[in-house]
Amino acid sequence: MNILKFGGTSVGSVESITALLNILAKENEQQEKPIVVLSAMSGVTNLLTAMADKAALGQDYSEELKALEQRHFDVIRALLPASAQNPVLTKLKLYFNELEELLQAVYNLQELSLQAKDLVLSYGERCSTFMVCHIAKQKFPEAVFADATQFVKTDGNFGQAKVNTQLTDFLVKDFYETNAGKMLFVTGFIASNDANRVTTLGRGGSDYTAAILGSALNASEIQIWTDVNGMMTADPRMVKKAFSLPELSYIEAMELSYFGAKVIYPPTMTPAFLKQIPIVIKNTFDVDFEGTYIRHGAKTSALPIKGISSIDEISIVNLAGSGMVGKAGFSGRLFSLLSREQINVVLITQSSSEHSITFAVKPSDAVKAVKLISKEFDLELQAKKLDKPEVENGLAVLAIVGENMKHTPGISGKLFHALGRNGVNVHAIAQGSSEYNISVIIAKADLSKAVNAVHDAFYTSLNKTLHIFCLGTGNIGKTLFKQLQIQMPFLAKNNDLQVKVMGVSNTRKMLLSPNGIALENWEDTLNTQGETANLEGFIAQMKAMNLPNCMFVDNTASPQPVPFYQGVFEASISVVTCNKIGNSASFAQYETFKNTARKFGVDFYYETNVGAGLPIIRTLKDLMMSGDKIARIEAILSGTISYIFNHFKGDAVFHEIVKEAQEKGYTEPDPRDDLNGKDFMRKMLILARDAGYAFEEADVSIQNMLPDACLQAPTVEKFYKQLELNADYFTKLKEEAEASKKVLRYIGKLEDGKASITLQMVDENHPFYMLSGSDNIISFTTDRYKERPLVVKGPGAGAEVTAAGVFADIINVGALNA
Ligand SMILES: NC(=O)C1=CN([C@@H]2O[C@H](COP(=O)(O)OP(=O)(O)OC[C@H]3O[C@@H](n4cnc5c(N)ncnc54)[C@H](O)[C@@H]3O)[C@@H](O)[C@H]2O)C=CC1
Ligand SMILES: N[C@@H](CC=O)C(=O)O
Ligand code: NA
Repeated sequence: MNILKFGGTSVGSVESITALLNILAKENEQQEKPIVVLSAMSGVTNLLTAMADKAALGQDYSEELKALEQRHFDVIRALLPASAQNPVLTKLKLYFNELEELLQAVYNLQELSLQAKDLVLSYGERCSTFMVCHIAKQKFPEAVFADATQFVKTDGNFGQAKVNTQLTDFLVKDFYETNAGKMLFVTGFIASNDANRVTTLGRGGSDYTAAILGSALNASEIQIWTDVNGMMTADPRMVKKAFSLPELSYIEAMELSYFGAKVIYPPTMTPAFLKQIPIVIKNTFDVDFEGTYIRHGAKTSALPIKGISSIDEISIVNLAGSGMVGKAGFSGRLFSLLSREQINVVLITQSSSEHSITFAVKPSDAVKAVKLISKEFDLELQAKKLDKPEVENGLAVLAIVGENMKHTPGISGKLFHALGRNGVNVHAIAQGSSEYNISVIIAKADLSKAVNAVHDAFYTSLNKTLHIFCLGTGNIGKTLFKQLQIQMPFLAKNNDLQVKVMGVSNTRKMLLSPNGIALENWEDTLNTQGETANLEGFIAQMKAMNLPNCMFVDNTASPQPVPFYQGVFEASISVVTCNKIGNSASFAQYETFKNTARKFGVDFYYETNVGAGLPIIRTLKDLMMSGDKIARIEAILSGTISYIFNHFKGDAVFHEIVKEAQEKGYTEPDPRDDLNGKDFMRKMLILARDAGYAFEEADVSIQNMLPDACLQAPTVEKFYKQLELNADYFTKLKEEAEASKKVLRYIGKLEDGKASITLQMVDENHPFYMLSGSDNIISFTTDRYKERPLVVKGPGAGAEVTAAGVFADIINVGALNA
């Protein structure tokens, strides 16, 4: 025989009751009739509580009472033929009259005892169960209404009564046998004490009723019908990627539901566990969902954790002082005090020195706990053996749960890595001695980010999401979006990775979207839905979204974003940039960026600052980290100038080739920055700094290759004009080189603590002779690469290769987040 328990939403409306009847029709095909346990209609228990509170305060509650009655009557009229309505309406009317008298008594006394409250609440289950039972009778004539106060017996702890299992088992069996062959509709949640006063089993107690009956009658299965797809890996309102768990052990289900997953009431597990009766959580509104099974011998999946649960409102109380050291009875006294006063302690941590104890409670209990402690430990406080208890508010608990954790090393490492990378500060940690659960206390504001980050870290078979906020939609920014769009399906399939653009801005417009911006039509969306660009606002909104695996991508050529980097790092957001201005301003700033990123556990990636997508920064970093010593760096690092010299041959005209380089996307937005050596200087400066030199701009000497008039051109247009006017100067340079069978090369060098950029003519024996297109080349001569240097060569400018370099940086930051 199966027990089927339906929650409030399943009896909350005409539609849901119709769905319930269909489920019962199917169940009725089984050999034995099921037992049906029902909750009050959704929202009714809260409403009854509110009415009772109002009555106790001498306030009017009659409107609510009328509405409540009406809600039940409407259902009866909708689901029963007129001829069958009367007896049901009459019985419910009696219930409502009793309830009204009771509330009137509370009103008169202006006092609401726990006992009276339990009685008030009992009408929720009584009304719903009686009503549904009689509606069901139309289809199942053997339906019988059963008030659980007849056979579920408890102590007199009103509000949260404890079940007398032996007596209850006996009475339940007796009732069941007396009603053999019937389909019983039992009120959930309510019971009675020895004196036959109505008690309740605590919020969510209908689940418990189902388990008590299941255990007494050795049911084959306890089905909990609710409005969600079973237990999930995390709260689906918080984690979009959360998915339903097919199977759990009782302990896992207990741990998960204890911390937040409100799908099942935790005490339900005990009777089922003791009798090894499977519990299955099903969805009334999605009957095709197979359900989450909670049972013995549940398969431990390959995943090390089953789920992540959380409580979003918690306070912690810190107790410290020498009075605790070695005092065996201290924590006993403390926690029995709290339990006596019905303060539910969610989690406890104690330092190994026994010098401090931290425990977590509901915020409303924190002040009460401090008062109680101050009273109980008055002597210790006066003698300064105990410090004044401290309360921290605005906190949340995140817990990872799974039986498999015990056998898998590195679980807590993974948890703390995910939290640390995302700038989530941990206030307290507790690991259940069972190792089924690791709980951390964090700021409430970080909870959603933390749960998502941890979910991404553990469920690696799901696509991990990188959230990016991009500045700049020019040459590079645009190309990056195109590449991302094309590559996305591949990344999802082969790398379990999803890159979501959450925000984008150029100088005109900005747009941030909590759902991400679709890349197929980002430009239209930005133009039509974007607001006026405002860098400060963009950054503030990005921080406020507080997303996991978050990156700020600066694809501008502007100094404006740079002062914001610091605050971005401090918000634990990594920075990826092709903009060289940040790293080539003052050394102090460069150093601060590096230190801040390190301090906040995030990355600062700028591979494209030197040689576009070519692996130059990375190579230098690898050499340095592995202890190699850089003796000399020689390099051609201006793609633009390289292109010009590679094409300035024969009859070619200098300024036309410069134009070509600009059109091909090799130049800086302002091509004067390339030709006057500034862009190259920035690259040399960044390389020198990464190689360990505290260089400033003036430490890189530049041999200028332009006539003064070109250098001083006030606009780009006038610059081109000057290049044209100085055609002879460039032609002469070219002819001189050609006459000696040489080529022109603009070469940077870093050696003996000196950096320079010079215009040279090199012959065919020079390693930099053979170049084409926008090629960059760099040779590192080091302790280990002494005889023959390590050389990196290839296209060093252009939108495709640069955007690809930015893309790779994004992926690399993401990989470290794993
Ligand atoms: N072209 C190349 O081969 C390489 C370029 N780079 C770097 O890439 C960066 C971008 O270059 P391009 O895309 O060619 O420039 P671009 O001029 O085509 O685009 C710059 C974009 O930045 C936006 N922008 C500027 N200031 C802004 C602000 N304060 N807030 C928001 N948006 C702002 C502009 O609206 C524009 O969308 C430059 O820093 C350049 O040095 C790096 C390596 C190679
Ligand atoms: N304008 C630059 C592009 C790369 O940084 C160049 O020409 O090298
Ligand atoms: Na590079």
